[in-house]
Amino acid sequence: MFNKFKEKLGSFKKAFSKTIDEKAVEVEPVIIEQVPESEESLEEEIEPIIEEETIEAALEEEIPEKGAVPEVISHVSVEDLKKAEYRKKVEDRKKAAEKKKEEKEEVKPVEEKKSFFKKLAPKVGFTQKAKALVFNREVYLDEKDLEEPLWELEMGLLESDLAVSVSEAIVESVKNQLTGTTKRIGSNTGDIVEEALKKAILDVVSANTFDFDEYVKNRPKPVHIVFVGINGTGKTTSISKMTHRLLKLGYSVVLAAGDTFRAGAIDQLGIHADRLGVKMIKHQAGADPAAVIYDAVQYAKAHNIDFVLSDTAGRMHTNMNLMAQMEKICRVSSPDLIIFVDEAVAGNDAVERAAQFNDAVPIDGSILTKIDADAKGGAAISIAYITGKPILFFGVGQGYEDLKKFEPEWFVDQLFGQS
Ligand SMILES: Nc1nc2c(ncn2[C@@H]2O[C@H](COP(=O)(O)OP(=O)(O)OP(=O)(O)O)[C@@H](O)[C@H]2O)c(=O)[nH]1
Repeated sequence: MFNKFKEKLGSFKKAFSKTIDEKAVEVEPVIIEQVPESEESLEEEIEPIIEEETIEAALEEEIPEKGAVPEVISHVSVEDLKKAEYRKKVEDRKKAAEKKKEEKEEVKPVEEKKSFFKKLAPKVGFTQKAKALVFNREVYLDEKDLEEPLWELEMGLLESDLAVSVSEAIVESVKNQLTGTTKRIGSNTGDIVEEALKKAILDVVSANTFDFDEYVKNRPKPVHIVFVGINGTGKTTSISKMTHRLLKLGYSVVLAAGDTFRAGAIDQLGIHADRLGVKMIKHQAGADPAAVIYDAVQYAKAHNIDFVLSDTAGRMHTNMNLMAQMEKICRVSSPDLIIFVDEAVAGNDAVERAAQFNDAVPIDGSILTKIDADAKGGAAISIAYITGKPILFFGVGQGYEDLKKFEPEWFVDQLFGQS
């Protein structure tokens, strides 16, 4: 999910890591807490913890001259380690390793370094050395240091379909988080930037969120929800998914076939109503949608139905007549919620449309569909920010179950996660 977003942010992370590596200074060496008492325990303690990554880090360093004591020794606490004994073991093992290496046939330079460290490093306390190398660095960044990486970030965000104002807000937040304070660097310099970016995005998408379930639970029944948006974005499908969800929660639902404009729209909703076992109120094709919706609300009131979900015709936000009609539908039926539905893959277009629909009615929140079609993520971040109204649900497929309640933390995890 959101693979393009992850891809776009790669160059920012790279630029940022480079800046950190250039500016970071080493601070006090690590204090080693646990030292193996015997040769056997030394083996046990250290051997299993060699990781490719730490070996790569060590490869940046020169292989010590033959006979020289590896630099790590200078970081090791003498008192705790019984240094003399330890150093001797190190020397012996190093000699043995070098002897073995000489006996081997010719190997490529990198392989040679790797095998050297694989054999030697563990025996000189490689894990401790890695800690001294990576955990004991600090960096202080000022605005100038971040100019280039932040430029990369802004480009990455814009290419991920974030609206300009949202990208700027996120860049500003990342800048404020990273400049002017001394940061300790962990094993991965990219972590610092990822944390800052996650927080910036989380702040944006968490603004104005509200709990849909809590909200509808506490509303007088019937709760009336109207779905609006342009053609083909997934309104009808989202209504059927929402119906399924509400039925599962124990509510009763009636549908209003308010899309009297598109041929086949009434039948399409009718099929879902039959499958889900709910009543659908309909008029003839071409009838006044406000009248259909009015009837559905009356039906719900008369039959103690908990929810009325009203479909409406898809309309372009640029079509003034249809937008005026939608405004009338919403005014006459005074719904509890007006939900804007658009597809996440539409990127900036979806953001623009959300803003226009919000101006016209206004909307109470959005459902973003087709998240499963590898959306870039920008629309989801931008729509909430631009409209000031929350994302309520994601459509993540075509089945009834494929409606995911929007949770900011879950969303940010998806943006940065492995999936
Ligand atoms: N992959 C995927 N497809 C979806 C999702 N939501 C809807 N669709 C598909 O998008 C297409 C259009 O969905 P509809 O529900 O008919 O869209 P609509 O907004 O009601 O369309 P109009 O009635 O023309 O306004 C259908 O093929 C749906 O199956 C989703 O979350 N993921």
